Amino acid sequence: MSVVMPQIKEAVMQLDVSGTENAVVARNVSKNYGKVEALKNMSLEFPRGQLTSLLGPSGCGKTTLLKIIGGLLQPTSGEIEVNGKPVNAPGPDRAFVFQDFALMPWANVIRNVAFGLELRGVAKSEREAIAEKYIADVGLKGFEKSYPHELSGGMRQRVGLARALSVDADVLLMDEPFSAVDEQTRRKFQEDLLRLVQNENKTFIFVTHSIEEAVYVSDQIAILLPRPSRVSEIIRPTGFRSMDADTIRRNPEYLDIVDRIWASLRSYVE
Ligand SMILES: Nc1ncnc2c1ncn2[C@@H]1O[C@H](COP(=O)(O)OP(=O)(O)OP(=O)(O)O)[C@@H](O)[C@H]1O
Repeated sequence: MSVVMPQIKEAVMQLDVSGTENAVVARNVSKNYGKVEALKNMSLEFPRGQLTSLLGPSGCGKTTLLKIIGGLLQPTSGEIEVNGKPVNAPGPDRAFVFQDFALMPWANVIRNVAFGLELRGVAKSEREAIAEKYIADVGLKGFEKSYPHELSGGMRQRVGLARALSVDADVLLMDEPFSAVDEQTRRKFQEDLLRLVQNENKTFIFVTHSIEEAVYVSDQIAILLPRPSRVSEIIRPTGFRSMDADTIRRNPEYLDIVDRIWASLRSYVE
């Protein structure tokens, strides 16, 4: 027994380690805009295949961190590693879903979704087949030939998501993706997002202002301190994704976590 037990323990530990491999690591990242210190020695790990939310007071540097991870901004010091390699420019391993959709108004849905692949020189028939799959996955089947102005805000948001998915990036960077849609659409979209997290094995990094949303959709929530921002706490909610909206709102554990995050953030907003 005394020989077997440690082996079992070791096997379990190895499994644990591979299960928490990081897709993205931010290491001692600082960012100054002139005299404004937005981030200071921020270190944070983003486990592969999981959704991490960045939550914090307005102006604490959430978007700045997202842009640095995306390679759109250079940190003043520190580094970002994606799949074990340092990055300092945009790359095909990361895709943005912007809060303002960033769609091309003159192009129909399928062209918008396939645009990233078009830029990479993927042949038309191939890129349109890929785009069609993701248009269907985000619930927009039948709207392939529509133009952005013919769609609601929520639908345009889905086009942006389908475009990010179609380039097959490992890491999806989402900056308040649901802020511009009504509550019902938001809820539906959150459910669709969770389905994608489950089915796609991609790493989602998600900026939100909504505590409730963060607790519902996240594997891990990083609570950020106000400027110059650092991580104050990591919370890992579990078990809420399978609940419907009404059950979750009355669940004592859910309410506890929401309260705990509120207590953390309240001191900065008061
Ligand atoms: N280009 C810039 N030049 C100067 N200051 C900037 C610039 N971009 C951001 N900042 C400042 O850096 C800080 C962090 O901004 P950032 O947009 O990253 O915060 P945020 O947490 O995403 O804010 P919000 O929640 O309001 O969207 C803010 O004080 C902001 O005013």
